[in-house]
Amino acid sequence: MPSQLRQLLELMTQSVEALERVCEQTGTSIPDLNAPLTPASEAFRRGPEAMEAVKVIVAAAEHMSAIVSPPHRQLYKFVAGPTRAVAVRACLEANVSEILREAGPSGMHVNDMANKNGHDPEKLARFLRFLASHHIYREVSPDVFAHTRISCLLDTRKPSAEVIANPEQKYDNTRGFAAVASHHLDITFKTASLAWEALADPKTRFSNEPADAPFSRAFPQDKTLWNLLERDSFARNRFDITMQVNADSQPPDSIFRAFDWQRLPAGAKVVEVGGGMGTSALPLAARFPELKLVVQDLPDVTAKAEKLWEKEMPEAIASGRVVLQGNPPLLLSLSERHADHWHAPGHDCFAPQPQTGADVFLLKLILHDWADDYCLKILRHLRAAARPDTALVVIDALVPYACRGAEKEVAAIPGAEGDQAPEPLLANYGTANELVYFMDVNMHLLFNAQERTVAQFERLLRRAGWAIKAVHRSHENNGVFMQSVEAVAV
Ligand SMILES: C[S@@+](CC[C@H](N)C(=O)[O-])C[C@H]1O[C@@H](n2cnc3c(N)ncnc32)[C@H](O)[C@@H]1O
Repeated sequence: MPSQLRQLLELMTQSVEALERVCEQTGTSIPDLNAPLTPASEAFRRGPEAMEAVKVIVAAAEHMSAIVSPPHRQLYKFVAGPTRAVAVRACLEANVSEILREAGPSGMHVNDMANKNGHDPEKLARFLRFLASHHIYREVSPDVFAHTRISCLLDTRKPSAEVIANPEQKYDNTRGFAAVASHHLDITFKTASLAWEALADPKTRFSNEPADAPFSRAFPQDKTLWNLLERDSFARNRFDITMQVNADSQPPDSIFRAFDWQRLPAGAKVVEVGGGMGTSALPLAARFPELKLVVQDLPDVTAKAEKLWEKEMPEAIASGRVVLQGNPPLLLSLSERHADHWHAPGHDCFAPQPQTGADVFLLKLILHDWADDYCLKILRHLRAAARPDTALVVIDALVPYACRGAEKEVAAIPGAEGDQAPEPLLANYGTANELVYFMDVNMHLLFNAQERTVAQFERLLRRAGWAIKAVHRSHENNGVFMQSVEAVAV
């Protein structure tokens, strides 16, 4: 029997060969790390065979590294997490990426960068060298740095002079990863520093209240992220871009595969709860003009969404086939939500759902924002407003277990079992699926909430009078992130 290391190497070899085969068939090529990031540079990964090969290569490489590395080095990847974040944040917010884009492939000396952005060149060099060791930027010659395909993601694509002069507007009208990185490196990072204090404190240890989440220790004046976003337009804008980038990370037609929309009769009503700017509703309204869409969210979001819809699809709002419904201000605890004054007419997802007779209720990236008790409230309101044939579509991450055979509990549900990696890889493809665990911890930090396994969704939905009919997995996002769970009333 070959060693595990050899088995992993064999998997890797097979996957590299598969990838090269796909490239040959599709006329794509595996790009140079130092080449510019373009849609064409990433085209080689398209299609299920290439995606599978990439997952195996990533999982096998990390697995081999874990086997042969000194254990303390492996652990340091986690222990030193904050230092990595500091280095990325410093380069991101000091506008290094905009400056380096303008410098071109030969790069720029840190002294010249410092002349532009006013930062300490020696500190910049140390951060850049750390990141260059992870292929985020590269050191062309001593203290001269240039972009890689990875660091290009930190570039807003705006002129460097503009972002240096107007830091508050840096992310306005951008639609890329720079805003996402800024959101996490600011809000999530500060919150993470106090997570253990919330876990250790007997008062908050077992609490699932959003106001007891680590977030509220880092931002005591706000208590929840939603409150912060209401008062801070810079953070709100950056958060909205983060949602848009999430949506963009899926092909534009992915919402069409989340449910069989074609089967709905003309005039059918789709109600999206917490629909945000309309990342799903906009493509649905464009593809299915016969549908009536109601998009509910908080008032400040709805106000922003109105502007977007007026620009993108004015006819839909004017004709009334798309309705944007704002909510009363957000309260904090379940007890407050139970208070009499809360049941004023409104469209908050914790108030009774006014839209009865919907054909579909859509909840995209909503349940992961809330602990079970809160989700039950949302789901029970939808159940109370549902017709017997109303479908509930939940789009969220589906957390895979790290061991094999764990989804037996839900094996009877079509699509419930996700792909498992070949042995001896971890069943969940290890770090190739890391994003879903990052999101899960992120939800804990910000909201005392969580991502869920299919079995957890099934138990939660059953308690609220729903049952999963099918899971519609797509290969995009590795079949785990932003997947669709279709439920029916029981
Ligand atoms: C993670 S975002 C998802 C937005 C959208 N579904 C998407 O996929 O782009 C969560 C949304 O829930 C909204 N939200 C938060 N609390 C809410 C409440 N009590 N009632 C309705 N919407 C709420 C937020 O404003 C935000 O737009």
